[in-house]
Amino acid sequence: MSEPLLTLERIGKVYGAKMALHDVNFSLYPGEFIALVGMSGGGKSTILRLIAQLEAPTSGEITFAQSDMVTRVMFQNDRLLPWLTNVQNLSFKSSDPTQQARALAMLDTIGLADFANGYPSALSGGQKQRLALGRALMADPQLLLLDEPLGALDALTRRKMQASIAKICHDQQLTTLLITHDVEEAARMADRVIVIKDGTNIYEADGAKGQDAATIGTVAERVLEVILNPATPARG
Ligand SMILES: Nc1ncnc2c1ncn2[C@@H]1O[C@H](COP(=O)(O)OP(=O)(O)OP(=O)(O)O)[C@@H](O)[C@H]1O
Repeated sequence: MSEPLLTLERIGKVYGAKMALHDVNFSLYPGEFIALVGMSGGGKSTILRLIAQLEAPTSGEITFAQSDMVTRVMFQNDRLLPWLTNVQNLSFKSSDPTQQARALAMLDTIGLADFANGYPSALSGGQKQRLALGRALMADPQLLLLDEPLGALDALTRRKMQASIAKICHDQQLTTLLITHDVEEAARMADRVIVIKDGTNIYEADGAKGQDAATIGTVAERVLEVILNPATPARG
């Protein structure tokens, strides 16, 4: 296997009297799509903030394959700029023709080629999330962090977006870390699923990305069982 893009070793994070994380250990490999799942308050978002270097761990070490790694985060709230057109949200109004051409090509990749000159307010929830993904991808990130990006979408749109995001990440060979409460979403989208509970990674299993519904269901059931019963072996 290739060298990891990043490795978390014995990571701890304390906020005042609250120990949010203790002893988190895992690596993320180039081109891999991993999902962190677990109940609310388990520490998933804290791990994401540490990997994004928005905060530092209290203990332990995160090793990055390179110091100047380009990382982008996509949140549940799309954070689009409503006063810019959709294509300008990708090009940031750059007058550079190369950047403009890239923005148009990206709209095509995310299936919004017909919406270039409209505004985000006229897009559906799923379209807004695709535009937010396109904006993150414009930076050519080596690492994409997805923090519950589909949490606000209705069930059908969410399902479509799972397939569309997984495909875009796969086609671009992006290294991706997804945070979700939804075990089926994790099983469907990820190569590897890691369960975070009470501030530590208690279990990991191969995901069922691109596989049939029965396999996705089996992985999701197993992961759910582990989340509900922590006294389970550490590898599925
Ligand atoms: N800035 C902070 N100050 C104090 N406590 C915090 C802070 N950030 C997180 N915590 C605490 O750390 C624990 C882990 O929080 P975190 O948001 O990482 O969990 P999570 O698994 O992402 O939850 P959710 O799924 O609800 O987003 C929680 O008990 C939370 O209250």
